[in-house]
Amino acid sequence: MADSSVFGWILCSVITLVALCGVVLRRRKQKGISVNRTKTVNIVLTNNRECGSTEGSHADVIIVGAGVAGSALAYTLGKDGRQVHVIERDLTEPDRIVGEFLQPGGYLKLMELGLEDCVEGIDAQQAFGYALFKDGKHTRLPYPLEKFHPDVSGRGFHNGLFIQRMRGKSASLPNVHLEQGTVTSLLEEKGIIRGVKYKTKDGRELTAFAPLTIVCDGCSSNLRRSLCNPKVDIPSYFVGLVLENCHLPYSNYGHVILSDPSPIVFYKFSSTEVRCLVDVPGKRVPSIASGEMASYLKTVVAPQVPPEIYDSFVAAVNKGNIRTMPNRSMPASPHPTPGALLMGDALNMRNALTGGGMTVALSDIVVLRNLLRPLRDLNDAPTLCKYLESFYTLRKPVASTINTLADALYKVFCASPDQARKEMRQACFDYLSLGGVFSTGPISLLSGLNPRPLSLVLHFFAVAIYGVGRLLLPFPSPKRIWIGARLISGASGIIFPIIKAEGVRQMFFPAMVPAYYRAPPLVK
Ligand SMILES: Cc1cc2nc3c(=O)[nH]c(=O)nc-3n(C[C@H](O)[C@H](O)[C@H](O)COP(=O)(O)OP(=O)(O)OC[C@H]3O[C@@H](n4cnc5c(N)ncnc54)[C@H](O)[C@@H]3O)c2cc1C
Repeated sequence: MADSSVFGWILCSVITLVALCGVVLRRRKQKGISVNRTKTVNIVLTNNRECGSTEGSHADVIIVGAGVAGSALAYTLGKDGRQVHVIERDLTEPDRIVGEFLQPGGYLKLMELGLEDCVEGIDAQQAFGYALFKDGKHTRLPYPLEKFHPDVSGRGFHNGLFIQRMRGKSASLPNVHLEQGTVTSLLEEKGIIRGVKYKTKDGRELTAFAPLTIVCDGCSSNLRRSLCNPKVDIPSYFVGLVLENCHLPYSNYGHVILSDPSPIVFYKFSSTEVRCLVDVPGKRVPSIASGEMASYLKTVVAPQVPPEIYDSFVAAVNKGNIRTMPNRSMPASPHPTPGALLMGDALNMRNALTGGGMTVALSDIVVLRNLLRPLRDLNDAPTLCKYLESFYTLRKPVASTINTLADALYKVFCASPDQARKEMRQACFDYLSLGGVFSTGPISLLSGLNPRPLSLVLHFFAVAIYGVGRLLLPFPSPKRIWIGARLISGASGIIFPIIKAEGVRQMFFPAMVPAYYRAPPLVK
């Protein structure tokens, strides 16, 4: 009896002690203080205010850059319970001419991430497809949206407003710390990235540590050099104008003009403004300061825009708010590195003509989120790195379809003195004008609603064969046969190098890549 009462007392004491410890630990966690995770790092930061000011801060994930990819990723990982430390060079509202048109496939990804409200309250304009113009003719290519939620459509908006909404949403999570600072280098130890060195707004040099650093520092990334083999191609520049109170021939449609020497794009990006992006091929653009650019826009470009837009176009040129941005392409070629990962434009870029960059970035975030979800502990960097190699394969079918289409379509849409290229361009316009599967197929690819690599290749060669067929009918002459042969070889010459750079196996047969099997079956 005495023995059992002693045992009872001991049991009661242990339970009380465990309960007390639980209460204390929970309170400490609520205050933002947690147990040390490594010997070298003293404070695990969970609270926004404490996180920024501490040398050697430690989180689960560091995100470099809070643009489209970084801010969406911060919210996603934060919502999954990770301690996220985001370091962004400039937290004021970005003002730039990129990322202003989100394809419906990108909107679907926003919905998957719970970020769709970030296009609300920013005067975003819905878009239901494209209108294509060539030599005075035009055709309408609606998005096949019937099977989707009624909110799904393209969206035009001011990039800065969209990004601020995503930054705000991610920073509202208690475990996401968004800090202004410029990351100057990655901290590497024995081949493993342990964190970053960064400079705060007030000039202090700090370090931050995490088992995983995700670099999302955009198209001009300084940090990607050690993480990939960047081969950046700049085929042209986009010249941006804002047209005010302009009525597009098809309201709520993006407009693409197949002009000479290269395409012009228009889309509504607020209730009163239309964005115009004029592609200027080559390595340099006419000087804005000297007036050379205004003169180019008025004499070469203006006569090619639809008459309904002409006056607003010229007025926008006269107003003088002309901006330029290089149009970069870069296939993903990462060196899987323990402790680090690349995302967004830092990893991969494609021609901006089709407005696919944000859709690729958001799609990649969904892939990564699903991969990371089952993992609680990110500390074993080499194992994590091997596991995350599958990310670069799993993202491929969607990303490379959108990338390949963007780069190939740009080449097809550019004017050329070569007869075979001329035929291909015309065949493409006429093929898309056929309607039915001939327009819904390609537009499903472009919009990210159904981005399948095989479908892309089939439609691309269907356009080429359609072009050759028209050349050979009703009577094939030797000259026409010759042009047809060059058209096919030209089409192959456009698409195959792009596919090769994207990676044939990863794009078409991801299951043949060993890394594919490192992902849990549910993610594939
Ligand atoms: C002319 C043009 C038009 C485009 N139009 C479209 C379009 O209509 N639709 C579309 O989907 N895509 C478009 N794109 C592509 C799209 O803009 C990008 O794919 C997208 O912005 C990529 O997001 P990101 O987060 O990788 O880069 P960004 O959005 O550029 O974000 C990078 C962030 O990193 C920060 N940063 C950089 N260096 C550091 C550092 N050292 N330390 C801390 N922070 C740092 C930057 O301040 C920035 O906030 C266009 C591109 C161009 C060039």
